[in-house]
Amino acid sequence: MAEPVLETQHLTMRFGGVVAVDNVTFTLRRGELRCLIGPNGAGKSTFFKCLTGLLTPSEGHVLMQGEETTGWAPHRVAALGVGIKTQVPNVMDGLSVQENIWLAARRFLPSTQADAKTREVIERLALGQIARTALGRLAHGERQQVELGFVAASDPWLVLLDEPAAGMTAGEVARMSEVIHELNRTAAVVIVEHDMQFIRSIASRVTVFHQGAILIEDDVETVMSDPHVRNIYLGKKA
Ligand SMILES: Nc1ncnc2c1ncn2[C@@H]1O[C@H](COP(=O)(O)OP(=O)(O)OP(=O)(O)O)[C@@H](O)[C@H]1O
Repeated sequence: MAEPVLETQHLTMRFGGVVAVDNVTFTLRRGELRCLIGPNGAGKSTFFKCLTGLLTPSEGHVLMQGEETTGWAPHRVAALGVGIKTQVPNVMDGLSVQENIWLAARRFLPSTQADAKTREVIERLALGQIARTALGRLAHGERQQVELGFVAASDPWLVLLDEPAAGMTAGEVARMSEVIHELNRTAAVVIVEHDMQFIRSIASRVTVFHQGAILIEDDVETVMSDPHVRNIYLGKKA
């Protein structure tokens, strides 16, 4: 079995009397692609924010490649080699996709290597057709793909994505799924997501949150057919 790249141990987050994340012990291994799902208020976003450093957990631990990162600020987590899509670096709507990806690469690399990295990211994520388009002129779905390009420019070994398919058309969702699979060739990936069509197209292992805890963790088809899961969550949406 591959080694863990991300772990939480007994992670708990309270807001006053509300226990948003309740004693969650979670493991993600090298090469994995994992979707976190669950009904509204299940604790997914709070759990995610404890991973990225936006929130400091009330109790418990976060470990990345075995190193304790509990309570680290987001920029420090990112500097470990973790790509977080919600953190978009100095995006400029008037500059092209290519120029913006170069700026993202330049944060980590000398300028000569940033040129090569930019070409590599455009090729990997198949962004060639929009490479010269100004970022501000892109459709919503294209822009989301480009934002994954910014993440890829830092060569992360772990990628954390919060609702990457939100507000997308069916075609955009399918394309986003391809882009994420490409990122997953070189990084373990965690995705918090609501869109069931997207989760099915990703076809990964799924962790279901319910009332702050992990209800079940299995492959997508097993999870979708679990009566308890259907009852609490999927009944209306699957
Ligand atoms: N900053 C906060 N202050 C107080 N309560 C909060 C805060 N953030 C989240 N909560 C509460 O914690 C619980 C978990 O919320 P969270 O947003 O993590 O759930 P979620 O699964 O991401 O839901 P959604 O799918 O609606 O985003 C909810 O009861 C929510 O009201």
